[in-house]
Amino acid sequence: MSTGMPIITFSKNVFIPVTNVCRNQCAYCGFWRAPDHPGASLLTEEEILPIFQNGVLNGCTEALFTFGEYPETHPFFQKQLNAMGFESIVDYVAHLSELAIDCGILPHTNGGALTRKDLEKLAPLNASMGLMLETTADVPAHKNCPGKDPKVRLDMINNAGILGIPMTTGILVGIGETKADRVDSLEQIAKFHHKYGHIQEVIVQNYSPKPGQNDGNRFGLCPPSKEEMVETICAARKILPADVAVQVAPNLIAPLDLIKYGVSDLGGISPVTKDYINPEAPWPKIEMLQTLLNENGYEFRERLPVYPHFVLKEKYGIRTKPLILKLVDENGYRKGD
Ligand SMILES: O=c1nc2n(C[C@H](O)[C@H](O)[C@H](O)CO)c3cc(O)ccc3cc-2c(=O)[nH]1
Ligand SMILES: C[C@H]1O[C@@H](n2cnc3c(N)ncnc32)[C@H](O)[C@@H]1O
Ligand code: MET
Ligand code: SF4
Repeated sequence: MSTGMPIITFSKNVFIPVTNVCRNQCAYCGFWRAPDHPGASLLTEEEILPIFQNGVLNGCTEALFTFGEYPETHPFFQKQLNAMGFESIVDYVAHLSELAIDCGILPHTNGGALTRKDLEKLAPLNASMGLMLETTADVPAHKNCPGKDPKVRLDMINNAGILGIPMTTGILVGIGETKADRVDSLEQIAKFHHKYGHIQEVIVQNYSPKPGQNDGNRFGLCPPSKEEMVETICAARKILPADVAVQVAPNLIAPLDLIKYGVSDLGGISPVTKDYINPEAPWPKIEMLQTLLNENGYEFRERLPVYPHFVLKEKYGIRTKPLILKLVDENGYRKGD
C-alpha cells in the first residue's frame, strides 16, 4: 500500500562479527584486534546459530556478516580456521551463509576487499554484498592497509559489477580526505553504476571517533561537522544516478534533517544486536524513527538487504531466491505480517 508520502527505507538485521582479526590496521577502526590479543575473536557456528534464530524470531531479514579482511594472513589465525575445518575465512562465511538461508535469514557479506574467486564463491549465497570504497585518496589513516588501496577496492567493485552482485558501497567522511577527494570517490562509484547498474546504495558514513583515537590528528582523522555531511550528501545526490539510494547510519547522525538533501535510506537497523563497528552508538528504536518520519511527512518502509528494483529483476544470489520470494511483497519490499 502506498501513502503517497516520500519513502525512506531500512532493513532489519542481525550483525554477525565473524572475526575481528584483520590484515589491515585502519587508524579509525575500533573493531580490529591483533590475532594474539585477548579480545581477538572467531565466532563458532554454535555461537552464530542462535543469533540467526533470534533474528528470525524478531522479524529480521538480514544476516550482516562483517569481519576483518583476510584474517588468515596471520598464521595463528589460519591454524584456528583449519582447526574448525575450513581452509579460508571465505569458505567459512560461505558455510555460514548456507546456514543463514536455512534458518530463514538473508546473507549480506561485508568482509573487505575480496578477490574475484572469493566473490564468485559468495555471490550465489548472498542477497547482496558490500564494500565501502572509503576514499580514492591515499590517506595516512590507511598506512599498512593493503586492502584499502583505492585500486584494490575499485577492482572489487568492478568485479562485483561483472558478476552482477547488488552492491552496497560508500565513503567514510573525516579520514583525512579533502572535499575534492569525496567528489572523486562518488564519481568513480557513479561510473561503475553506469557501466553495470549494480550499485544499490551509497553510504555517506561519518567517521565517529573511538576510545584511544585522541591522537587522530596524527592520521588526519576529524569527525565531520553536520554542515560537511550535508554538503557531502548533496554532492552524492547530484553525482549518483537516481536509482542509487543515499544512506546514512541513524545511530551516527540524526537522519531527519538530512532527508531533504537526498538521504532515502537508513541502512540496517537491529532490534537484537549492537553495531559492533560503532558499539558506542546504540540503534534508535524502529518505532521511534517510524513516528518521527511519519510526523514529518515521510513513510518509513522496511526493505530486504537487496533493494526492491533488484528483487523485481531477480538480480541477487540464486540460492537466496526461495527465501526472497517468501519475504517480499509484490513491490519488492518486505511483506507485512
Ligand atoms: O551496523 C552497521 N552496519 C553497516 N552496514 C550494514 C548496512 O547498513 C546494511 O547491511 C545494508 O544497507 C544492506 O541492507 C554496512 C554494510 C556494508 O555493505 C558496508 C558498510 C556497512 C557499514 C555498517 C556499519 O558501520 N554499521
Ligand atoms: C564497515 C565500515 O565501517 C566503517 N568504519 C570503520 N571504522 C569506523 C568509525 N570509527 N566510524 C565510522 N565508520 C567506521 C568503514 O567505512 C568500514 O568499511
Ligand atoms: N574489514 C572490512 C572493511 O573494512 C569490513 C568491516 S570494517 C569493520 O571493508
Ligand atoms: S576497518 Fe575493516 S579493514 Fe580496517 S582495520 Fe577495521 S576491520 Fe580491518
